[in-house]
Amino acid sequence: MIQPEWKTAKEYEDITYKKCKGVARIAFNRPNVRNAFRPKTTSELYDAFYDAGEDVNIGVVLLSAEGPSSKDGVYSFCSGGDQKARGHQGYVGEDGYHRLNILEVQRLIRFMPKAVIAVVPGWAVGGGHSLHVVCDLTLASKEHAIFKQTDADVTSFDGGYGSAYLAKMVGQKKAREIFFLGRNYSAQEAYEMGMVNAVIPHEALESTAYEWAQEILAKSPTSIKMLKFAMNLTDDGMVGQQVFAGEATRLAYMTDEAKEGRDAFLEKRKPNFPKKWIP
Ligand SMILES: CC(C)(COP(=O)(O)OP(=O)(O)OC[C@H]1O[C@@H](n2cnc3c(N)ncnc32)[C@H](O)[C@@H]1OP(=O)(O)O)[C@@H](O)C(=O)NCCC(=O)NCCSC(=O)c1cc(O)c2ccccc2c1O
Repeated sequence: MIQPEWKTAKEYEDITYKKCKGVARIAFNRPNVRNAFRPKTTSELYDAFYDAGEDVNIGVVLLSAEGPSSKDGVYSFCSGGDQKARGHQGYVGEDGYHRLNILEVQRLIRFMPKAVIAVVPGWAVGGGHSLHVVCDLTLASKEHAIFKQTDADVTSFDGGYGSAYLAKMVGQKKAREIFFLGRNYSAQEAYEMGMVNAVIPHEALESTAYEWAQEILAKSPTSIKMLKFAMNLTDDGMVGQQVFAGEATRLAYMTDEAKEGRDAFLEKRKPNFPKKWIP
């Protein structure tokens, strides 16, 4: 088992953020409330994910959780929005404004040009469940992971990736069962449904996630990025096309043809493109 030498990248209150050899680890750190997120948590997540996305030395991000709870020893990934921070229009931040900004975090995960792995050591519930769904891969603790959707218990509904994309993953009937009944599912059941990549003995969960990350890091960064965006494309409509096409434009910029187009403009002359219409 590899034991990565994590180095703290930035100190936060509600999350931890570490890096080691091309891997970033962002972890919920409110284990006594099952890692529920409040607006401060989502702002911190956004900040850390943005940093990991911008850091050219980072190729894979692990979204994990600290724990267990010091109150009862229970492990959790995330239990969704902190119901104590919930006002009439959303979750109330320190500035008094109501927010639903976990969706911005979801979009960062979805559109970042790097693989994001959900590392689920315990409860993945409500908005926490949706977060694992939006990650590229999910690894779950054999002994402690429990998947559950409570949105319909608390008058909430993640109508985007949390539900509609989940349905693409596990099938329409199963997704409706998950949301309409709100039952508990073990890591093995989640694996059999197709929403978990591997069920890992709890003790080896973090090191396995790091090993998976290292395997991905050995691949071509351009391939990983383009494959992620290609697989996103059909579900993300025009935004998916925009993200994929943006990267295609970047590749086009790297050609001699593009250099000639730019130089001709700057030199105020007609471009002399290499006349090769490669089939
Ligand atoms: C997660 C549980 C199933 C665990 O049950 P268990 O019996 O093990 O633990 P307890 O219930 O005793 O909890 C221990 C302790 O933690 C506190 N806690 C747990 N979850 C939360 C929470 N989400 N918010 C606040 N506090 C929480 C609990 O009160 C206990 O505290 P003590 O002081 O008593 O020790 C179970 O805890 C559970 O069902 N939790 C609630 C799950 C839930 O309903 N989450 C919200 C779903 S909605 C959501 O997440 C959401 C957020 C968004 O921002 C959205 C935005 C846009 C669209 C959709 C969104 C969305 O769906």
